[in-house]
Amino acid sequence: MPTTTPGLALEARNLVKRYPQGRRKPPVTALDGLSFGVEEGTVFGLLGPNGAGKSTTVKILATLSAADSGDAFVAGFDVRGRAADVRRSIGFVAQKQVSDPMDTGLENLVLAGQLHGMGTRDARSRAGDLLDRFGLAAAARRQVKTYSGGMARKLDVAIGLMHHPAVLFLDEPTTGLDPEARTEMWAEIERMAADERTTVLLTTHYLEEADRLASRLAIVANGRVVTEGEPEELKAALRGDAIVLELLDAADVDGALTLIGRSPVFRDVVREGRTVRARTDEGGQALPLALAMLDAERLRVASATVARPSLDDVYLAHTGRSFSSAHSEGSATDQATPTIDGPTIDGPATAEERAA
Ligand SMILES: Nc1ncnc2c1ncn2[C@@H]1O[C@H](COP(=O)(O)OP(=O)(O)OP(=O)(O)O)[C@@H](O)[C@H]1O
Repeated sequence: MPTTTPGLALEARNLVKRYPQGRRKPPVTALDGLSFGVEEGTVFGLLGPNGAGKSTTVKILATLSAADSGDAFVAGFDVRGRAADVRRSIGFVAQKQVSDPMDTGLENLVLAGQLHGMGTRDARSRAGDLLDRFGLAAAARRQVKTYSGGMARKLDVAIGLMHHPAVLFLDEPTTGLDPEARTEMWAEIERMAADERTTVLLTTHYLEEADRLASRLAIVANGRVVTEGEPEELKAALRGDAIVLELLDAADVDGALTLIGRSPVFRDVVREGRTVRARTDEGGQALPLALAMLDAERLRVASATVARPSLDDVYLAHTGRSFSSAHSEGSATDQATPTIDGPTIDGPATAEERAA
């Protein structure tokens, strides 16, 4: 019998999952040997383009789906043989609101506790603690339909925590919230993870969120983990700086892309709308060179910046596309940027395409 690695609250080992697509089509490979481990009491971020396999991974870990092969453990339990124990050990905060809008916040929490087998007294006491913790005490006896988006989202997280789960799955906890509510939610999640020693698996469409909350993160592409580490470590592993050149005229962007891409000084050269991004060893020296090259071809620049590597650069280096372009609108496949000398991932952008 396989066993989990000591000290890990979540572990995925070589997970493979294929979805059948009917008789004439080959199956979609959603997970292609995906592995990662999450230490107890930490926040771990799972990032990746649409269709990379994040939801499939979370579903397998939460026992909502079974892998074709590989092993997965949650709170020390094998998801295959100990599904009931896994379910007792986890809280799951999905993107969709789970609270009943016609009930009060308190009623929602108490019901969630009772569903997990808590007695009414315990459930009320725990609900009171969580309402305090999430700044919802004053609204405890109001129907949830009167809550703001941020308040309703906090209540959802509190519902997921009612039964003191060892592991909390947070699927895009701040999507749809305004910046203020988002910042507030981040503070609550940080505090919650520290106070309760809850292990959190966070999937998010906001790099800033992963950067702020996750002590480690994994970037998933084509059903595999393509890189994993602490955000700062991942950034430091990228040599050099990023330069970003915004062209005055959209018609000049292709020319600039070719010019910069041809120079050995620059690498990972990509187009993003009206801008060209590239990596280079010494940004301060390379930027004047890039400007001189563009000027010689009469390609006019509206703005030019040098920046230390960001998490977006890490994402770009490992997936061949920038996070913002992959997540701004529609699917990542639609948003893929042409890359010169850049991508580290071979083949099509999604498992779906690969199987096609
Ligand atoms: N039930 C299903 N039947 C067929 N294919 C599926 C099913 N669920 C997922 N897939 C496919 O498996 C691949 C991985 O999907 P998954 O939802 O895990 O990705 P994701 O990283 O969570 O994407 P997103 O960010 O869009 O939620 C995709 O190609 C997807 O189309």
